[in-house]
Order: sequence, then C-alpha cells, then structure tokens
Amino acid sequence: MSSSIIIGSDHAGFELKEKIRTRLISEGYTIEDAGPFNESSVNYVDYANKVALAVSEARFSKGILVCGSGIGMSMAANRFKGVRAALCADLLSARLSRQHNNANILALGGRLIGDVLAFELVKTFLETQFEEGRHLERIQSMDC
Ligand SMILES: O=C(CO)[C@H](O)[C@H](O)[C@H](O)COP(=O)(O)O
Repeated sequence: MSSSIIIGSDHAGFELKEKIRTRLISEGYTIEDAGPFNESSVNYVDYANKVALAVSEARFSKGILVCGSGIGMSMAANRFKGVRAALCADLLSARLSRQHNNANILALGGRLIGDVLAFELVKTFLETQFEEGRHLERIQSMDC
C-alpha cells in the first residue's frame, strides 16, 4: 500500500534515514524528506519540529524521526498538538504504539539499532492498525 510519509533525522541518524527512505520508496511509499541532506552536525530539534509540524497539521499521516538515541527527537516531536511520537527499539513496542496509542511518529536511535531491526520496526509501525475502542477515549483525554 502506497502512503505519504515524512521522514527526518539529525547527523547521527542521517545514514539510517537514507536507508529507510530508499527502502520505503522501493516499496511504493511516497516519502517527503525533511532533511538534513548530508552528515554535517545539526540540531535535531530543528528536524523534529519540521516533521512534527507536518504531522500535527495533517499534511502527512505518519512521520519517522531518527537521531542517535531517538530520545531527543521523541521529546521534541511530542510537544506538538496531535503528535504521538513513540521511541521504539523492539517490535512489540512498535506494534502496541499503533494498536493502543495510535502513534503517528516513530522515533529511532540510529546509533543504537541496526538496519535490519530498523526496517522491521518501520514495517510494523506502518502496517499495524489502531484498535480504537477503549483506546480512543484515552488518547482523546490527552487532548492531543
Ligand atoms: O537524542 C539525541 C539528542 O538528545 C540524539 O542522540 C543526538 O543525535 C545526539 O545527542 C547527537 O550527539 P553528537 O555528539 O552531537 O553527535
């Protein structure tokens, strides 16, 4: 299924972002790359803001953010209304972030996980549906 996704990183996540972007394009996804476009040191908050604003404004349904640990990206992204960014490093967390939390941004630690796990995390995140029901009221109570 083709879908429009926005992706961003900092310098520490650049290499993994490029690999994820290439893989998703090959699978038929339309990808907006928020940058950066080289490995020069940058402020991860700048790129978290670009991706999170795009998702918050519903210009993209999902986003992917990659930095060294994923922590800073998730912190920054979750400051935006309507954004539910999940930092994941295992497949069950990635699945539950979608089923229970309707996460719309996946944060990854480019210095902490390998390519194979990263691809599986992205696949799980993009292909798992939100279960709604009891979870919807909980999310709505976050007023986000
Ligand atoms: O989560 C982060 C910031 O809180 C990321 O890991 C950054 O990529 C990391 O801090 C960058 O570190 P660097 O020493 O400036 O490369």
